[in-house]
Amino acid sequence: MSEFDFDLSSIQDARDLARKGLVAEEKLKNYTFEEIDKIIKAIAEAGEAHAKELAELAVEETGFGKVKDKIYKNHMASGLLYEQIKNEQTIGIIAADEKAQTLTVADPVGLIMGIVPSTNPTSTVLYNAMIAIKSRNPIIFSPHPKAAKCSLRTIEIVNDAAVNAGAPENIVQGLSKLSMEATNELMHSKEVKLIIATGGPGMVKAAYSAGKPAIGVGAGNSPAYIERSADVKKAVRNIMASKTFDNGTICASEQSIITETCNRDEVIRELKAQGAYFMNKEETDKVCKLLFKNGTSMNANYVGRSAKVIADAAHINVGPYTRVLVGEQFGVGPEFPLSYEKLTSVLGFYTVENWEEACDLSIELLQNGIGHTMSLHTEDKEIARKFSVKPASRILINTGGTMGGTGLSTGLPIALTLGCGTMGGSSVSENVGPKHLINIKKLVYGIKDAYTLVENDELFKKYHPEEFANYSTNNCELTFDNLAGLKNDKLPEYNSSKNYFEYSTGCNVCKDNKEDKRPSVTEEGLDLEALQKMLDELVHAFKGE
Ligand SMILES: CC(=O)SCCNC(=O)CCNC(=O)[C@H](O)C(C)(C)COP(=O)(O)OP(=O)(O)OC[C@H]1O[C@@H](n2cnc3c(N)ncnc32)[C@H](O)[C@@H]1OP(=O)(O)O
Repeated sequence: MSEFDFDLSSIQDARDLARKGLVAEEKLKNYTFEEIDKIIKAIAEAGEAHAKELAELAVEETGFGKVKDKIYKNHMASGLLYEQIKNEQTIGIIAADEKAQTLTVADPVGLIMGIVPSTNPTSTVLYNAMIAIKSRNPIIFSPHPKAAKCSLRTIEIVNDAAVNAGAPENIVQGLSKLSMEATNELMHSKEVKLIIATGGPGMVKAAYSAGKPAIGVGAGNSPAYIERSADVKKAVRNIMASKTFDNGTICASEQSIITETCNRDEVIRELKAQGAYFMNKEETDKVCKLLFKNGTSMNANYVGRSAKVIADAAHINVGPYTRVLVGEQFGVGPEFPLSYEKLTSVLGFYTVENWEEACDLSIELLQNGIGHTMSLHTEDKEIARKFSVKPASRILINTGGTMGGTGLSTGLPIALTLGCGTMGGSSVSENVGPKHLINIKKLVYGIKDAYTLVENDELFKKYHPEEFANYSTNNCELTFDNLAGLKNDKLPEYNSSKNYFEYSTGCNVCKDNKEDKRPSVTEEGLDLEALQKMLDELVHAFKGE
């Protein structure tokens, strides 16, 4: 079979999935809260039941991360996520504002396409399927080619669980014939209404270029600043737990540590005590050659690997308990490759004089992962606030990046798609959840009389009266009430039998001229010129001239 034939069949596959997804969309949009709850509960239970199997598959297929932590990610994206979202209102009328007289109505966005990263290939499927269905949307996944088997197995498990719990057929599907053409076909298909792109920069960019709403996660490059007031032992413990979780594959995990001259030695001591190996310049260079292709882009062969695997590959002799490799850096940019995102068990290490320098350095580092996440370890609340202006959507205090950013150890919603805001080219800066997958509609009652709205607008009355008058000639009788109301002694009398106002100027104007919305000519034969004159008189009267 030629390459061209292959592309054609994968494109046909994408079209079939889109068509079936649309059928599911039509059915799912009528599901009730209870029906949806039953489905996502069943998915959560299936996710928990298969968490180990899927974790093992993912590690075997990709070589990234650790089975135990991937089991936890699957648990997080099923059981924990279910507990978090089960009571969330995502269907029909979800809020009412008595005072504003508005009802908020949630509608599904429709068929979603999800791009799955190779770093979280099973947990992202569980998580995106759960949040999509919670908002009554079917979803089609485009798995990463290097993790297709485990992603497709997860899709099968999730779809079976959902359908058994009453969901329409094909509520969760995946491209099985993988090609960039098929992914593109799906992205651009009219059936797909929204794309969630979690993955490498190329795919995220492609999603944004598909000409439809897309929620993309850009690259991260999270610095962790250990400020002088920090509890160093606790800070290092949090960083190490986060950095070693699934061998650093979560994009909110720390990529470098910033210390101050005054606590540098203590931080180094503590890092070493907790399993960090400090590489010398030569060792750092060797590791960087492995970690990066073309100087600064991640080499997938060393993503999500243990410190020992990387050290062995670089011929560095490290002890059996080494958890993380650390390389000191003196700047940001291609000459200092560890200043870029690594997603593995390696950290850059910086020393600054004070928090102002730490601020500047954080901003520089964040340029390579703008809008994503940074963390700060400090007991000084004022310093923490100063960092609130940094270009990161999550500024985490006294916690690990992985656990904090994904909402496991913080008050953030649990998520595996972390918005990066417009800074990072993303339409969302929050942790993505069901609320980002609904269209919000409003049922709105009138609470002000539209008829008298303009005349009762105090600010509008302050306008220059002449402008007011000119405006009036081209508008309806409402304006006459308004003008007349400006000077009480000029108030016109309403002649109800003839349905017109009798003005003291001698002009009479119809109240209800619905046809052209302009003051109409009355029985007295008032024309527009006369009308303007009358208005001028009223203005003069108002000004006391
Ligand atoms: C909360 C969180 O943790 S979310 C985590 C999300 N972040 C990430 O995944 C980190 C970003 N990921 C990356 O940078 C990369 O995916 C790495 C470094 C992990 C792995 O890199 P690689 O596998 O070498 O490259 P990459 O992921 O870009 O894709 C490899 C190829 O598959 C293609 N591909 C990726 N996804 C798809 C897809 N869904 N359909 C078709 N093709 C795809 C890419 O276009 C690329 O093709 P190319 O080689 O012709 O350019």
